[in-house]
This record gives sequence, structure tokens and C-alpha cells, in this order.
Amino acid sequence: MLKLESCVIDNDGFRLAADWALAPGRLVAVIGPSGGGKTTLLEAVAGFVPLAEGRITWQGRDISAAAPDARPVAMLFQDGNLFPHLSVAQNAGLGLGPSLAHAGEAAVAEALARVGLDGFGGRKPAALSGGQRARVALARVLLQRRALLLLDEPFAALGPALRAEMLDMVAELARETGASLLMVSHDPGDAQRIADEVVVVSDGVAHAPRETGPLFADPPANLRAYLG
Ligand SMILES: Nc1ncnc2c1ncn2[C@@H]1O[C@H](COP(=O)(O)OP(=O)(O)OP(=O)(O)O)[C@@H](O)[C@H]1O
Repeated sequence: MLKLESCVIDNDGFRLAADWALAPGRLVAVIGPSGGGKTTLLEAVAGFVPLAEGRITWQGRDISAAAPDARPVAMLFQDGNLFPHLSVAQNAGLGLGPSLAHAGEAAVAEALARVGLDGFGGRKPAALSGGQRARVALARVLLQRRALLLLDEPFAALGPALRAEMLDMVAELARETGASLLMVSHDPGDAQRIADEVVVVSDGVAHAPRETGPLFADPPANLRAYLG
């Protein structure tokens, strides 16, 4: 279980409070107004932004001071973070880390097939569509085999049908592996499509997760303001 215990996150002067836990295997959407601190929240969990107060624990262990690669997290950004000079297979294989990379050919092929990119391993990212690039990034996350997936508007640039397909794939992969998910999205429909719970980030607070259905059925004032 991930716990944010009386946390005050300090992103170079921007402060965000959080005090809640994320139950194992839950899919959680992070929504709220632009500039509210959604990315800051994910970056603090990933270890890129420090805490001014409180601590973050994973399975009871304090990870507040741990380096990003020593945390149980895999992070997927909007641009997918692909290296243009590396092939699809090499980009995905980065998820295995240096120690496993030499033994990973079969695992990479399997992950690429899993995201619908069988036979694309030798291509460069420039020779892929936007949706295919998103799949490569997802394959890399899959290969990292981390217990906590952090997605920051990963499919914002995709059209509605493709985006729905990718969301469903993320949800399926998380359920299969038992991973927990924190996913930033600007579209409440994304949250309603796959999230068990929703964290609303507004007014300097990342509010405790609430069940998606009841939350949208009777939105609190901060969510109503965001939804318009
Ligand atoms: N490196 C930084 N230094 C100082 N302030 C920052 C830095 N990065 C972000 N901020 C500020 O922190 C606040 C929260 O930004 P953040 O990107 O977390 O919001 P967000 O909710 O993800 O926004 P959006 O939906 O627009 O992506 C903003 O006011 C932003 O200007």
C-alpha cells in the first residue's frame, strides 16, 4: 500500500498537501483544474519533487528519501519519452534496466505483442503513428513490472476511439499484474471509464480518493467548479 502521511509537497515554492492511502490494485484517476498540482503529486510519488513535511511509505517502508529508480513506480508521460535513434524494441527494452537487458529479447517481443505491436520491433519511433508510439511507451512500462503505475495524461494527443482503447488496455494490464494506478487526466470521461476511485486536486490539496460513481453522482463543490 502507498501512503502519503501528512505530506506537504514543495515544488519550488508551489505547495500541495496530501494525507491518504492508495489501496493495492486500485485504479485511481487524478483530476482537477489546470495548475492545481496533479503532475506535482505524481512527481512527488515518483521521487522527482521533494516533501517539505510528512513522509511517503510503501508497504510500511519510508521511501520519502529514496531515489526515483529505487521506488516501486513506473511513470508514463504524455510524449512517451521515446528515444528517436533507438528502435521500438530497444525503446521498450529500456524498461528492463541494464542488468536484465541482455536477457530480455523474448520479454520485449512478448510485451510488444501484448500491446498490439507484433513485428514492429525493428522500426524507429519516427516510422510509427502517435497511437503506436503510445503503445511502445506502454510496453516499456509493462516490462518494468512495478507495483505502482503513474500516468500523466498519457493519451491526451490521441483521438477518442484510440484513447478509449489505450485506457482499456492500461486497465486490463494493471488488473492482470495487480498494479495500482494513479492517472492524471483532464477528461472526466477517462476517470469514469476505468477508475475505481478519484483524487481531486484543487486549492493546494490532493484530496483523499473517493469512489468514482458516488463522487460524480454527487460532486463536492470543488469538483462541481472544475466540471463547470
Ligand atoms: N519547476 C517548477 N518550479 C516552480 N513552480 C512549478 C514548477 N513546476 C510546476 N510549478 C507550479 O506548480 C503548480 C502546479 O503545477 P502542476 O504542473 O503540478 O499542475 P497540473 O495540475 O498538473 O496542471 P496542468 O493540468 O495544467 O498540467 C503550478 O502553479 C505551476 O506553475
